[in-house]
Amino acid sequence: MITIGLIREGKIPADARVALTPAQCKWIRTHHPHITVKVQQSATRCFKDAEYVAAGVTVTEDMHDCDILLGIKEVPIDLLIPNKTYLFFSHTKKLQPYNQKLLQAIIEKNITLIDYECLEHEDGARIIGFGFFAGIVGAHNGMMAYGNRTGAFKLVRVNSNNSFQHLMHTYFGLKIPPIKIAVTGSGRVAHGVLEIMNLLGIHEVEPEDYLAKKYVYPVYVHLKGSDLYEHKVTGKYSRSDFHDHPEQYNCTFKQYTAVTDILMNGIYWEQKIDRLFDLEAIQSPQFNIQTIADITDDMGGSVPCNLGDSTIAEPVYGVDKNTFEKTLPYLPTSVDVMAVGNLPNELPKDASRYFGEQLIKHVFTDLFSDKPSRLIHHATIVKAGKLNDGYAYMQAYAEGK
Ligand SMILES: NC(=O)c1ccc[n+]([C@@H]2O[C@H](COP(=O)([O-])OP(=O)(O)OC[C@H]3O[C@@H](n4cnc5c(N)ncnc54)[C@H](O)[C@@H]3O)[C@@H](O)[C@H]2O)c1
Repeated sequence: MITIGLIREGKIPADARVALTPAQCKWIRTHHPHITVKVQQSATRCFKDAEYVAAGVTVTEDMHDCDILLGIKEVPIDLLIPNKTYLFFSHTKKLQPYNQKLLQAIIEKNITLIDYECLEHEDGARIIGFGFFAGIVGAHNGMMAYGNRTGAFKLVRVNSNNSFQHLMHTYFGLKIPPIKIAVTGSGRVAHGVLEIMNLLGIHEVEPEDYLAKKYVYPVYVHLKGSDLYEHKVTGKYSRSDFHDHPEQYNCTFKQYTAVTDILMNGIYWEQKIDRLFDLEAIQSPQFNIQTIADITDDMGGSVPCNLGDSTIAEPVYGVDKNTFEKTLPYLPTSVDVMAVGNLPNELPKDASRYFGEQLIKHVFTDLFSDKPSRLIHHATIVKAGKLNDGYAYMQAYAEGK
């Protein structure tokens, strides 16, 4: 018998998401009778304790007898139970300074850490994540911000709806003016954005037409890697070469800034990748973008005027076109930026359901198998208090250096 514990989220601000919904726990009991699920009491989780009880799940405070503990965000150090196996997003693999002490504590407490972010298919594609609902919420918030700025239409807040289903109903009868929207990226975030574009009845057009033509209805262009980057010498794009040598590529997005009203950004970005535009570009009278939904939320990253996180409560800020400083949103002299790091938390039930489904479908068999698993081994950053193979590059970080 294996016992899974769904821990209470301890990070502040409190996250409402959970790795398995009550219905999924019930499904596990029927289909995997050797697995028991326990849930730690929580006042902030999107599913009430009583819903787990109704699904036949034990709700308790004490998680010490669980074999595997599932969380979402980083677990506060004082709540880590020694000698356990944890799965959560640790945000340590890029040596993030703000989580260095967390990794040290995990090692000290002889814990095994399997990081959801490191669960990858053999080709390196990530298996589970919340990107799709980040794209949904981010695209909605981007449209809402543009509507607020221009007064052309009014969208409600996502979190005033109990579910994605309800949110969709609020789009009925909405009339969007003939604007142009650029959507970047090809992962889960971009797919969520495209879902909103289609639900709003916005037409997709090809890059050449988007750049050259005028439309009497709203349109969007979907820009993937091959549309956005070209090799500095050959002018060509190869996905694998770009992933290996991003510094050898130029970004070609600059030409889109003159015709775009809203940018919905969902690309993967790291320091070596050319930015979508330079910060100074926002000063130019040719820079037409008024609203940027930077769903990737890399501060100073592919969108250089991302000046840091905003919050779910106040998701939009302005960036002054001359001083590049943060301002109130919707000023004539600013570009609006929507940059929130926990977007899926506006639709926590849908996001949790989607996450739990992927977990059960793609990870459970390997996680509970007696045989060694490539998938789990690769995602294990710390094994019983020691850095695992493949994570030796974290040694100095783990030693506090
Ligand atoms: N704001 C939020 O709440 C939130 C939530 C989820 C994700 N995100 C962020 O959004 C971004 C996109 O997330 P996603 O869920 O779409 O990711 P994903 O893993 O689904 O897709 C990533 C895409 O980037 C490409 N890619 C992967 N490695 C690359 C590399 N080394 N070089 C170039 N391209 C590479 C892949 O081909 C893939 O198309 C990430 O930066 C992620 O952290 C933000």
